[in-house]
Amino acid sequence: MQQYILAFDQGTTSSRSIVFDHHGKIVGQSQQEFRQILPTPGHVEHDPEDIWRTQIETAKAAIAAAQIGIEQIIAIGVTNQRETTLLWDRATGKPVANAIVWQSRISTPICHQLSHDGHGALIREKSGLVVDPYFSGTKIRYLLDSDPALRRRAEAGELCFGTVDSFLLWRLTGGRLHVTDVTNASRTMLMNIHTLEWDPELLEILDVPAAILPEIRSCSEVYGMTDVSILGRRIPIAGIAGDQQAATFGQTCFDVGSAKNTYGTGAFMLMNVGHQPVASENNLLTTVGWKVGNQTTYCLEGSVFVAGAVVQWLRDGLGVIETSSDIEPLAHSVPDNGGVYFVPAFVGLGAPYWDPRARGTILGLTRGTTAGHIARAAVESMAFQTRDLVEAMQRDAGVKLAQLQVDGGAAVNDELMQFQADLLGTKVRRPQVFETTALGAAYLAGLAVGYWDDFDSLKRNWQLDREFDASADEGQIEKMYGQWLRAVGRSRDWAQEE
Ligand SMILES: Nc1ncnc2c1ncn2[C@@H]1O[C@H](COP(=O)(O)OP(=O)(O)O)[C@@H](O)[C@H]1O
Ligand SMILES: O=P(O)(O)OC[C@H](O)CO
Repeated sequence: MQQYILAFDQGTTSSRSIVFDHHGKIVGQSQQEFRQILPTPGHVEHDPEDIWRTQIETAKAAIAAAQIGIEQIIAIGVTNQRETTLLWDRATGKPVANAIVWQSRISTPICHQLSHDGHGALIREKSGLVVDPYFSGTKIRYLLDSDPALRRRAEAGELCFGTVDSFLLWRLTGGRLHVTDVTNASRTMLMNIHTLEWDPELLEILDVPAAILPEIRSCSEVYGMTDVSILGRRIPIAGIAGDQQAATFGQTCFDVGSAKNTYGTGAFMLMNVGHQPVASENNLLTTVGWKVGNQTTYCLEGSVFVAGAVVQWLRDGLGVIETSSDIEPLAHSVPDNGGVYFVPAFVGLGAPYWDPRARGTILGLTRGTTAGHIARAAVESMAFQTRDLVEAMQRDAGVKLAQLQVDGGAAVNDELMQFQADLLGTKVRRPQVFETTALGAAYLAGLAVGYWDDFDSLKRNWQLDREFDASADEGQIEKMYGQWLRAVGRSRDWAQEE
């Protein structure tokens, strides 16, 4: 009987499930978009029941698409949008609020207070993160501060906090497991990245009761079995990682200095820095890459909040395109950006600027500007933001990046990939399977149950789809990058606090 691994990839805009074979090839998959709840500008929520329903429906559909029996799935790996914060009732498993999504700026005032009180340096040293509403800690604090009854219940141990992985594991095991993994925990601002444990001092600064926290585990071990009611059979859940770490693992960035960039809703570049945390001097994050067995690998990360989401905005907000892929002919309808620069700081700017008050800005409009120029500027913004990250990462690492491995929904766009190579002066390499997030979760689960033996066998699965080489005029490219930096300057410090 052929055996397979099932990966759950619970992303920001959609839930996916993918069945992988031993070569890391996709044999069945399913995806469902779900509702984005936007109560006020800069605030983004998800209904946890939407997350759960779409994940389970896609799991069943992926198994059906693979035309296999459930008994052929030997393990499940889970990967997820990170930082998104859920609170649920320990007795009933019912969420007590909507999930606060990583993009939400709702806890900006709490962050200002933390910085004002001088906690920034300690938070950076212990958690590897900068003070920004992006991370879970201030989102939990926001929820508990907004309702005294919730805080009382949290302190009494009646509530569970979790990132999406914890919530899925809780539900998958019928409420028997309250766990997370080191990568997701490293994005909460509550875990000490040196000890890999919840840090009492960080909990105190953020006023988060320890009673709500899950147990922190490695990324590759059998955590427990799915309840038989979920998929009709008990299946070991054997891998967990936040989606960007999972993609780094799926890209087999196992060597120090290797890096990947994922172009999804946001863009996230991670570089393997080895088995000790490296502090960034250029406004990047230090994060846990993965822990397999007793060995922990760390990464430097640059997080961009809006990448592919700028295309979604052109589709759903402006209505100038019907489907995401329509951006390609529209951007191609003009020979260049016509002097238009688009900084998609819809929810502020992440790395390396960390400016929650920045807002989306389109500059350089003239009477000759067309929708094509704006579309082109939108596509280019993904590459410019990535260059900002690469500049910071190269300064931190002290070496030029040899190549960049890419993946994520927007990496299908060949013109974007070519422009990226031109802008970096570095080879951009796209693998055949660029569902690397799900693949990474499958690898972590498969390693735990002996489906794959070691990292080398995973490396052999990586196959090139296409390589993009820099070919544009360097002087022209540098001029454009200079304009981009000026445009970023104009977008900053715009939003006024309510
Ligand atoms: N041809 C394309 N060119 C540019 N962006 C695209 C294209 N097709 C899809 N996208 C963008 O890719 C993103 C989806 O990527 P995906 O990796 O599925 O995201 P996530 O996991 O964050 O939900 C969307 O934001 C979409 O707008
Ligand atoms: O859902 P994605 O792929 O946009 O990833 C979201 C990140 O994990 C946020 O940190």
